[in-house]
Amino acid sequence: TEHRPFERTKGINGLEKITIRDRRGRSVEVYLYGGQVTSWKNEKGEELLFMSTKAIFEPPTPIRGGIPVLFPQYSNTGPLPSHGFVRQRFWEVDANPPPLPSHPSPNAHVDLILKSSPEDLKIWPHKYEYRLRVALGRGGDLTLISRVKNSDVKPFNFTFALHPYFAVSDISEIQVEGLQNLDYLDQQKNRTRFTDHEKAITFNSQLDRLYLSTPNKIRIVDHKKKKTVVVYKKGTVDAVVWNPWEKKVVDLGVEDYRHFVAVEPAAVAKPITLKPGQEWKGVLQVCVVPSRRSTGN
Ligand SMILES: O=P(O)(O)OC[C@H]1O[C@H](O)[C@H](O)[C@@H](O)[C@@H]1O
Repeated sequence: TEHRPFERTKGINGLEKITIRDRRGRSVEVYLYGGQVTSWKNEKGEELLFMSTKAIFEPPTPIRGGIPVLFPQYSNTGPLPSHGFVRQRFWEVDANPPPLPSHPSPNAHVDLILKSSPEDLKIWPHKYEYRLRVALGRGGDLTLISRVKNSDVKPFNFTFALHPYFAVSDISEIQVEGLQNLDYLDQQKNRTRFTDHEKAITFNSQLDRLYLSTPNKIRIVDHKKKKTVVVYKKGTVDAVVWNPWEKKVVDLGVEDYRHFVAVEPAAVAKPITLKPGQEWKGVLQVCVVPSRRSTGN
């Protein structure tokens, strides 16, 4: 197999970004700021992720779009700033990542690493190493492999989510499938617990739910595009589904909410515990396929 090296260039406001491409012209961009994927294009050059028309590429503001990494705290579920701090840190390219035996080296990929800094240890006193592999698979799928290692002498807990903003034709034309009959915490109602009895999630106002103990596969069916985004996750039992609708978000254009949905692999209800030296691995794999005529299971 041919190994394709990544490109390292300056992106918006001079922030460094990595671009990986495969031989069919698909590409993925990752900013070192946040270790954040900001673009994923198919062989036709179509963008599959959403980026806010008002995104601010200026640290310490988090970038509104793509795939933010939320660690070591999801949302306001603990004492840290909301969604933790690694989306506001400068990651580095990891030239020598430990092998990933169950994921044979894809031809286009990059490995990033973030370690606890002395300043971060003041707000979260746990030494860790977060390794992130971003890869384009043979079928054009996008894979993010997260590995968090406890490099400290005492155990720690964390909560986590990857927050992909998936591009959709129109929020009114999509449905999210695979979460029926599950319990969720409604994040607009102080995380009150409900059971979802609908066949699929549709959107006609703000929605912010933390689904508990979900299957590994969730689908975003886009009726207008006739495409389905298949979200496959491993290592995280929960999933967040979010669209802000009319809610004011400063770095989001007024009509932007129409063009994305966030479906997030998450570990929130039961924080992940790591003993010294122990490592946790989480995988997010996404592909876009033509919608089937019947969208049932
Ligand atoms: O504005 P942010 O800090 O990036 O958070 C954006 C959103 O992230 C998640 O999807 C949460 O469930 C939402 O409650 C939150 O509004």
